[in-house]
Amino acid sequence: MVTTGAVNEVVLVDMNEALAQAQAQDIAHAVPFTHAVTVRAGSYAALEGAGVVVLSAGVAQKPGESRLELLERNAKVFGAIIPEVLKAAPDAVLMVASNPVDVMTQIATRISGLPRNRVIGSGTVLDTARFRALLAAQLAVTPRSVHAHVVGEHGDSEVLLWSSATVAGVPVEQAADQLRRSLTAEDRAVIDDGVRRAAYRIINGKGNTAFGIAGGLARLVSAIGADERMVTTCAMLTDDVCGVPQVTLSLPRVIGAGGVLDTVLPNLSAEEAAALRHSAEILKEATDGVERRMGWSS
Ligand SMILES: NC(=O)C1=CN([C@@H]2O[C@H](COP(=O)(O)OP(=O)(O)OC[C@H]3O[C@@H](n4cnc5c(N)ncnc54)[C@H](O)[C@@H]3O)[C@@H](O)[C@H]2O)C=CC1
Ligand SMILES: CC(=O)C(=O)O
Repeated sequence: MVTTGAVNEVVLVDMNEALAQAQAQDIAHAVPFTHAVTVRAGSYAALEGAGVVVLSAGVAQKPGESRLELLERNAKVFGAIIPEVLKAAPDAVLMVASNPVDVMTQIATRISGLPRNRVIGSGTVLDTARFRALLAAQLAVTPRSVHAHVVGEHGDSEVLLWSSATVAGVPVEQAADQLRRSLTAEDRAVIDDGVRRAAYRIINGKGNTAFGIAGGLARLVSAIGADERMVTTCAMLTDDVCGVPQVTLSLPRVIGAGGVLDTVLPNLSAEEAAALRHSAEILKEATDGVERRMGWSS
C-alpha cells in the first residue's frame, strides 16, 4: 500500500506489539522513496476512522499443509479480533486475507453482522494474478493485456476459466496461433499446476507468500478508496452459486466505495460449471461445519 500510494495512512495492529512496531518502522523508512503515507503501529483504538481494515491475523500454512487445515485456529482468532476492530472502526470495509480465506470471510460476515458487500475476501484475486502472469509469459505479452479469471475457492478446488480467457478480445487459443506461441493441452496443464500449486511451492522455498497478496490487497484497497468500480475476482457471501446456496467464494466483482457493488457471472463451459459447483460444495461443507462447531449456526 505504501509503494502504490493507495492510502495516506497505514496502522499495523498485532498481538505481538514489538513485531508491529518493528515492521511499521521498517516500512516507514521506505516512505521517502514512495508516496506521502504515514505508517505506525498501534492498538485497536488507533484504527479509529479507518476506511478499510485488512484482517491478516492468525496462523499461516506450514509446508505441505492445506489452507483448509487452518480453519478452527483462525476462526477463534477472528472471534476475538473482529469485535475490537468494529468498536474502533464501525464504518470500515473489512478485507479478509487470513486462510482459508473464503471460509474466514463468511465467518467475518457472520461475526461482524455487517452487510455482506462490506466484508470482502481477497479470495482468488491472487490466483487470477498468477493465471494472468503465467498465461502472459506463455503468449509473450504483458499480464495487463491478458483477461482471464480464476473463480471458486482460493485453494485446491479453484477453477481456471480457460473458455473466457482472452487477449485483445480474442480467445487465448486463437491469440496463441496469431502470436506464434504454443498453447497445447500440456502447456495449459503446466499453467494450471503453476497457479493451483503456487502457494505450496513458494512456502516450501521461503516459508510464506507475501508480495503477490500484498499487491492484490493494495489494488483492492485503492479501488475502494477511489470508488473505481474495478472488476476483479474476490470473495463474498453469495446467495447461489451453480445451485449451492449461501456460499462464500470468488467471482468477478465490481469494487468501489463501500466494498463489492456488483457481481458478474462469466459464461462457463459445462466442465467449468461442474468444477465451480464442486468448489462451492467443498466450501459450503467446510463453512457449515465450522459454524456448527463454533456455535455460530443461524
Ligand atoms: N489470501 C491469501 O492469498 C494469502 C493469505 N495468507 C494468510 O494470511 C495469514 C497470515 O499469514 P502470514 O502473515 O504469513 O503469517 P504470520 O504468522 O507472519 O502473521 C500472522 C500474525 O497474526 C498475529 N496474530 C495471531 N493471532 C492474533 C490475534 N489474536 N490478535 C492479533 N494478532 C494476532 C501474529 O502475531 C502474527 O504476527 C495466514 O492465515 C495466511 O495463510 C497469506 C498469504 C496469502
Ligand atoms: C498463502 C496463500 O494463500 C497463497 O499464497 O495463495
